[in-house]
Amino acid sequence: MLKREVRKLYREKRKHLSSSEQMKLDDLMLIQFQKLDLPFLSYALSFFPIEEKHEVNTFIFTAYLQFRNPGLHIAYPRTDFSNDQMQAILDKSENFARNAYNIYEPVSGEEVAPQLLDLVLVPLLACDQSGNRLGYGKGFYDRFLKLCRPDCLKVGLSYFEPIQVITDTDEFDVPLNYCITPQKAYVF
Ligand SMILES: Nc1nc2c(c(=O)[nH]1)N(C=O)[C@@H](CNc1ccc(C(=O)N[C@@H](CCC(=O)O)C(=O)O)cc1)CN2
Ligand SMILES: Nc1ncnc2c1ncn2[C@@H]1O[C@H](COP(=O)(O)OP(=O)(O)OP(=O)(O)O)[C@@H](O)[C@H]1O
Repeated sequence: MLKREVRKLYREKRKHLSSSEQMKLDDLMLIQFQKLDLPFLSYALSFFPIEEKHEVNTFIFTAYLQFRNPGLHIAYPRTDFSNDQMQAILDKSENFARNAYNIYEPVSGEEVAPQLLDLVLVPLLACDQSGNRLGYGKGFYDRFLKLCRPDCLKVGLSYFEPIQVITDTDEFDVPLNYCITPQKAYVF
């Protein structure tokens, strides 16, 4: 399928999830996430879920990661829509505000160099069976993940199972190492 078609379909699918369905799916995904055999982590990048877009509740995943990795530093993305670049900013809780796209982002704080990140929780609309992913189409994550170490673990979070194949991938697409769905922890 073409990215354009996948985006349309999965945006619709997500829109129709009720909040109680979402909570159930979040729990099932956490169970799958706990099956991953992850190394000790020092730095991880999460994201602040956009409620109206019915994104996955990342906080249950970061709570689990913090429990398993005492002292883990968690960062959140700060986007710059003038150049479609993104920075990882350490979570110091208070200084978050909604940006023009209604996403909670850190407004100030200490930047974490992308090379320090051991794991990135990647938002996505859908992924395919080879770990290719697709987001809102601005390439923020494609640009950012290129700056991370090759051994940085890229973990996609999706309420839906992978589609067979995204046909129009390009040289900028950075594939995932794992995708967590309510049914399975996919390893690519
Ligand atoms: N929670 C969360 N944070 C994230 C991302 C994400 O996918 N989820 N991003 C991942 O890249 C970055 C922000 N990326 C974005 C890229 C495009 C648009 C955008 O064009 N929004 C339009 C229409 C979106 C649509 O429904 O397709 C809008 O809100 O009007 C918004 C955010 C960084 N932070
Ligand atoms: N490093 C880069 N330099 C220039 N263009 C890039 C780069 N990375 C990605 N792009 C372009 O940005 C656009 C991203 O489209 P794509 O559909 O892959 O986004 P996406 O993966 O859905 O977005 P996101 O990464 O924000 O979730 C494409 O046109 C791609 O060619």
